[in-house]
Amino acid sequence: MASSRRMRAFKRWMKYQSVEYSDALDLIIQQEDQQVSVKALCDLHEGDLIATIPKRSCLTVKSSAVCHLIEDFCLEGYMALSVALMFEKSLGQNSPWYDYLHLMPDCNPDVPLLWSLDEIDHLLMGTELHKTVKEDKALVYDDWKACIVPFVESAPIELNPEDFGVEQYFAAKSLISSRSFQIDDHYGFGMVPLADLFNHKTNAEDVHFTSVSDDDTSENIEEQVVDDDDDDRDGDPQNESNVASPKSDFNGDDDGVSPTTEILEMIMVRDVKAGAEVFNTYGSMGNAALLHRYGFTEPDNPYDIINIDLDIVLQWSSSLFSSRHTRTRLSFWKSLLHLHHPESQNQQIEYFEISYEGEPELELLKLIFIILLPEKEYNDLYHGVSNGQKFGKSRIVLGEVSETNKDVLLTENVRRGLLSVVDIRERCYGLRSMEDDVEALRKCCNNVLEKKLYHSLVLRVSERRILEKLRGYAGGGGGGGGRWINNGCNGSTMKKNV
Ligand SMILES: C[S@@+](CC[C@H](N)C(=O)[O-])C[C@H]1O[C@@H](n2cnc3c(N)ncnc32)[C@H](O)[C@@H]1O
Repeated sequence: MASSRRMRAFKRWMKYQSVEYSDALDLIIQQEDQQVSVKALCDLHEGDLIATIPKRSCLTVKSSAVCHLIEDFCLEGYMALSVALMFEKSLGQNSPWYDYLHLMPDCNPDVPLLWSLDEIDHLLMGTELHKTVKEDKALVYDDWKACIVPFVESAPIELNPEDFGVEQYFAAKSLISSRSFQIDDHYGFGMVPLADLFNHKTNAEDVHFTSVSDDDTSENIEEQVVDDDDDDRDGDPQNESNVASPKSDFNGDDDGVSPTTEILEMIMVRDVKAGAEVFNTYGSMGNAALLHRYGFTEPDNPYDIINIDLDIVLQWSSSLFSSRHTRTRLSFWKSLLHLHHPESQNQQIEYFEISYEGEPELELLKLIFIILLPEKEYNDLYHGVSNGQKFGKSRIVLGEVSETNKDVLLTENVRRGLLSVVDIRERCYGLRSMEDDVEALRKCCNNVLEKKLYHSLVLRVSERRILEKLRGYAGGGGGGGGRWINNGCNGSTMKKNV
């Protein structure tokens, strides 16, 4: 079978590259979807060293044969690694990584960056990823046009434009986002053979990936390089002193560091029984981040969150009050924010986070509270703040309230306001109700054909469950509030303030 041949060739390649791994590991390719996973052939124990990977066997910008071209052209970050990857692929069997690349899929089709616009609109509507992925697609295309095309055209060696086409670039980006690791300061980030065959499990990983240096110090590599938003425009500038000279093969190095003695280690951090899969962790991420970067989700992911856009709060406010009212209250909320958090002066707040438990960020409650303040209360508060007075009920509440006692802001009106904001957010998911989604998820299988549907449904359902919890919080589950129902702005009525 072709896949077992590729696996055998990869194993021979690892031997040649001095990538060593325990006999107790079984590298398995599933015929159905060609996904690789790692299983324990016998019991593994915490502390067992199960693999060592020389850093020079990793495919990075530094180790690629086009390192000097990439650096001369000042490509950085994801763009630089994509070029290195596309170049090595273009070499076919002449690439030192051929057998490794041959085992790797051509792209990761599960990563939404590779979904069609129709799929994105249909499957991700309303979710945290809908807008982001559409923007990603446009940005990645722009990067290709603005940087990759000129790179290929001006390269001093002949490069076949077909190997660096837009499809190849998107494919490389999907692989890098889902399979790259930060290695160290010298190599930066790159593709790490063997380590990238382990699947992820949230909060229950079995293995840790560690960098061991010459001086015997070790550093835990907790996460893969995951920040897909960190596109090359804002990547770290190259450290001049750390730039290796051009290399034509991947064995040599001449920047004073001796990577030949540097290895990456994989060490068990818990016992695993024979026959069980051995999992790594890609970090603590909610389902939106997992789907965005890796193309999968996990049911009941405790790192899930949902964001409520500021625009939604403003939309709700405008449905009750004049646009002038909304504008002045918004600008007052911003000035209070800057007063209490001077570090926020240069930050643009565009959304509010709702935790897995359905708890809104304090600032969302403050904003709703301020929008709903009756005119007199608001004027007192406004003048109190302007004059630097240290009294005034609302001022005291807004000044002293914190994440731990934010429930004091939950007046009846704020609760109602919050519920209306949730209604607007919920409408972003379109006509299909939560029950429809749960039912569709129940019927859908996480198989090759339905992967996109399955993971997008898990994302929709996880997000909507958080909105349900937020409803519970707003409806009374949040406790507190009594103090301000009696003393504060409870008397205000929600009517259009025109
Ligand atoms: C670093 S690779 C892991 C090895 C991969 N299975 C392979 O075939 O080479 C990361 C990719 O594996 C898949 N993956 C990893 N953990 C997973 C999980 N818990 N559930 C579903 N897919 C997972 C996703 O496609 C992800 O983008």
